[in-house]
Amino acid sequence: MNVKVRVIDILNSVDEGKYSNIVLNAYFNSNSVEEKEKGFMTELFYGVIRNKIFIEYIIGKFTKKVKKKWMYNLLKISIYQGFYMNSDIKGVVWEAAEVTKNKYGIEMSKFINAVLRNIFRNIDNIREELENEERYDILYSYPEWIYKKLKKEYPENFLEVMESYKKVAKMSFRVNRLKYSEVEFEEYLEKNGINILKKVDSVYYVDSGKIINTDIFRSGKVIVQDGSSYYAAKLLGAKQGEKILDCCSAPGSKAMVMAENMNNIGEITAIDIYKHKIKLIKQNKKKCGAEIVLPRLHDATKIKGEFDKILVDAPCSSIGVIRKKPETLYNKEYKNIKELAKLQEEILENVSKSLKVGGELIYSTCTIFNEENGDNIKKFLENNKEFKVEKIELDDNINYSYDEIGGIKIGYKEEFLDGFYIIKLVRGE
Ligand SMILES: C[S@@+](CC[C@H](N)C(=O)[O-])C[C@H]1O[C@@H](n2cnc3c(N)ncnc32)[C@H](O)[C@@H]1O
Repeated sequence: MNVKVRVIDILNSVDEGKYSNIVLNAYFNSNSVEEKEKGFMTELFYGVIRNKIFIEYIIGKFTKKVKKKWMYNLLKISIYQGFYMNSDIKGVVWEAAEVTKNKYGIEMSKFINAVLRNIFRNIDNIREELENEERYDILYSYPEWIYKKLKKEYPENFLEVMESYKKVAKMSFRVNRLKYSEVEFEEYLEKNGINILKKVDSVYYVDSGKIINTDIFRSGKVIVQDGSSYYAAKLLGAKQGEKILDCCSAPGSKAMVMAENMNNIGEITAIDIYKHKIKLIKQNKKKCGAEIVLPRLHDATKIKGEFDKILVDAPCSSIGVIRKKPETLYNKEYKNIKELAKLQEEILENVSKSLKVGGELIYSTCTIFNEENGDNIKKFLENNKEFKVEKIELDDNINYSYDEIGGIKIGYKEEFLDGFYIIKLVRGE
């Protein structure tokens, strides 16, 4: 089957609300696609999603008539190929017309041909016009409200922030030390000609995703995990024999790191509010061999108990991970941020009461908005004077900074790790 036609099918699933990474992996797992075609499909697929607002704006300038989703997505893919990948324009238009002819006949094929030729004749001028009007929201494909928010929070460098999070995500794997070692993994990489692009602790950024189809992946020796997510869990400093609460746990990536840190001795209560997500923690636990993880259905705004340490990896707007899940940018409104900030505050207020005196708590999110990060913590510290911030540090090869209260911000300058916020609080008397 033609590669473009394959991409159209999977783009439709993302339009219907499915996650891009899940859709793409499922497609590759259930269809036979050659390795080099996989690379091309991945680029087209993510490229179209990443540049959705600009591409749709361009199409809207030249036709209002595309009712068929299939044709609309074909136009998008063709624009991405011709404009962003610098493919031969004539070839792109010809191929689009051919696949349309096969599916809908000659009239539709002529229509696609005419629209695309018109677009490619004018696209550079439209881009220039948008630049003159400073419509960076359209140029970089960000919803207008997010663009305005970034401009306010990063007045000096909002364009760099926007550009950085539209870059292609780097693939990373964590060595699960409960089953495997870094030495063994490095030997494996060398043997298979896979290069390490960056390494932070036991997380490796590599130049091939092939690992996903191997036994070391299937058997839980290595796990897909980002360095930021790894550090949020590691910095809690969970130790052998301790009683830990992971209060927003699913799918359990951080609970698995803590089980490793504790050598599988102790207890990690891993709660989530959604039943179907508890299943994901259970699957992860089995795969990783993390026996001390106890998946439980609970609401973090209500749970009671007594714990040595608590991880609050709060539900958030996830703006820091849009390199990996670019579609998450488009389905949010400002009111969602306000609702999330309120939920984060409620969760933190409630679970902090279950922390032992002298106990430590990590609050983390994968977003870069102050409202969900430092602003929340400031409010919490004002209301809970017994809590203090404790300084934490990351490896030297990670680009990060501190906010004014001592929280770690892994921001847009870090090109490998996801955007993240991590702060440690200690409970005094
Ligand atoms: C950022 S994700 C957690 C990711 C997870 N810690 C990991 O590393 O794999 C936030 C999680 O919080 C859960 N959540 C949202 N509201 C909650 C609540 N009131 N109580 C418990 N969990 C909640 C969501 O279902 C989601 O799985």
